[in-house]
Amino acid sequence: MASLSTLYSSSPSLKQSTVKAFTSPTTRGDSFSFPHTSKPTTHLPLTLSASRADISHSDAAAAAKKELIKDPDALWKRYLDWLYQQKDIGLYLDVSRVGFTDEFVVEMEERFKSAFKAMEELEKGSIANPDEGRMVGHYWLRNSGLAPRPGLKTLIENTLDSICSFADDIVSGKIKPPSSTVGRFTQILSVGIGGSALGPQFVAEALAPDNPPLKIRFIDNTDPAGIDHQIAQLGPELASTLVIVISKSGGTPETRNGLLEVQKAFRDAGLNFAKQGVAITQENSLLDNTARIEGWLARFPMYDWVGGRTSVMSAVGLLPAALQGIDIREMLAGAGIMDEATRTTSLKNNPAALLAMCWYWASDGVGSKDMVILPYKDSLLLFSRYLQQLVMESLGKEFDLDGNTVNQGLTVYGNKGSTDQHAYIQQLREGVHNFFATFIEVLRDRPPGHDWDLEPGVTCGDYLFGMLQGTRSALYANGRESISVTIEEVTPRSVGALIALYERAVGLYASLVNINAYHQPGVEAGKKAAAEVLALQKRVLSVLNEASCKDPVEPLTLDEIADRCHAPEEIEMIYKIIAHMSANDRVLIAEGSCGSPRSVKVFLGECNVDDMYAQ
Ligand SMILES: O=P(O)(O)OC[C@H]1O[C@](O)(CO)[C@@H](O)[C@@H]1O
Repeated sequence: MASLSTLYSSSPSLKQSTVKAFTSPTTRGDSFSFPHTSKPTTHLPLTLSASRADISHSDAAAAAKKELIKDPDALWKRYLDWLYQQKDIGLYLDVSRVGFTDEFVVEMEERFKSAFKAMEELEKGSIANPDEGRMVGHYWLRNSGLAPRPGLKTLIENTLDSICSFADDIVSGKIKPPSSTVGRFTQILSVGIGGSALGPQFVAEALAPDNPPLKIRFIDNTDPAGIDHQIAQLGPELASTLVIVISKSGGTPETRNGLLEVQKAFRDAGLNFAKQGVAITQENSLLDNTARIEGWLARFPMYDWVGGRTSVMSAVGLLPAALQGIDIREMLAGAGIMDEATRTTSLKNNPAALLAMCWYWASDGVGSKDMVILPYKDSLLLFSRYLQQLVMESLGKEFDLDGNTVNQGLTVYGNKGSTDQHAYIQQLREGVHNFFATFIEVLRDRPPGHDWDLEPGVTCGDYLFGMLQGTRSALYANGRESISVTIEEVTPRSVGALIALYERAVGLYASLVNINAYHQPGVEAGKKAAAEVLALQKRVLSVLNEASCKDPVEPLTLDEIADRCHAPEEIEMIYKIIAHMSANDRVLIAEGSCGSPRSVKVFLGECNVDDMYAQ
């Protein structure tokens, strides 16, 4: 595609033989290398976090906090005093049911000065993610004029144009699947995980029309049964499925596995994957190289300066959305309006700052209370799941920017109202008081012309409204704080604005508690440990293979396997590996059963003379 090749015109041409392909079959040595690495952080002595130590919840403030205002007149006045409105979006923010005091606001206003300054610097292209030495530019995606270099501005604009024209060509049938009898693409299979899935999933659930031009499904895990399910559901429509593989790094194992599984399904069905595959990734990543070498239908760029969890307004979220007939320019416009609204340094007039202030107040600036997100609208169901990554991966940090141990974070969970009324609201109202709620209210119940009274003067939507207001009041009456975000309708514009609102709130809150919101060093430990487990599995297989090639076959006990793997301290893990392989018919148990580890003797069903498992 001309526009795409222009985007990649600066790519140095790589010799095919030197390029490691994302889809290469696993080979010794590098097969389970997990690509993310993080720079070591300086561990300074444990000190009390600055965030907790010097923002004060003075005794008076804390006492006032316990005494939420109950007088209806005073509450109405507080409501009016603090109500924020963004008229161009049709978005309202009500923080009146959070009990912050005037004294606290004054203190926070002071602290926000540096948070606003840091945000301004970030938008100008400072290295806002110091550990990874990266700029943080998701705000430029909706206002390319802010990008610190002209080249970036052009890149953003060209990518957007190429997304729109590619989507038009797919939807109109100008670009056709090679083997489908239907003559046009009908389905999207999106393969990606974390930020490379959650945004597209949220947007699809919120905004896709009932009969989109292409329907979307997701593979967002390395669960083989889950993958089989998605592929089985596509059935013969695999021939008219556009597969979009999304990975910023281009080397995330779960995504690579999903791709390999999908490619196998294409081979089994006699289809040419490359003609139906699209990659969204950073230039020259393993995925990018694979897509280029194999001649996939299209490639779209991800940028170094956009984090996975803030990537929904890049090709990651925009391409799938456009293919479903969602107006992506409206989404960007909504986000842009909210970005502008959240640039003001007047705390009271900045909805993101108000949110951050409330989070700080409610959770004592140390995450002492959880954030429960309650959208009263089915289509916003996935907002809490989306926010879980945005908030928790950004704020859940061990060290602050000065190297102090702070173990920061804010726990996010939620589902939807009024469904949750019949699940966990009981505990929220009466049980352990470890949360604050955020109600997401949508004024428009359903499109005009469809409403009817199911009782005199009362519609189905009135019930939903009543449940929201009732729950808000009931929680408050029992001393539980809540924030309410109201939008008039669920539209691309309002969804874009909601996303932008929370992105900014997270960034500001991170400044308040002095942490880096834009890296995720904590996820490396789990990835590294997973890689070690898989490396151990190969050693176990190699040891078993050698014993199974003997004549007669030599079944081994767990102790013998651990010994021969030179990993006696890993015997429990070896047992788990054997149990897992046995459950999947990959080893034979000569004696005992997996339920009684001590009695187990194991060998392989097949002997491989070349020992393909040996490192
Ligand atoms: O887009 P990628 O590089 O495949 O990463 C997926 C996700 O993995 C993470 O890096 C965490 O493991 C997230 O930050 C990211 O959204």
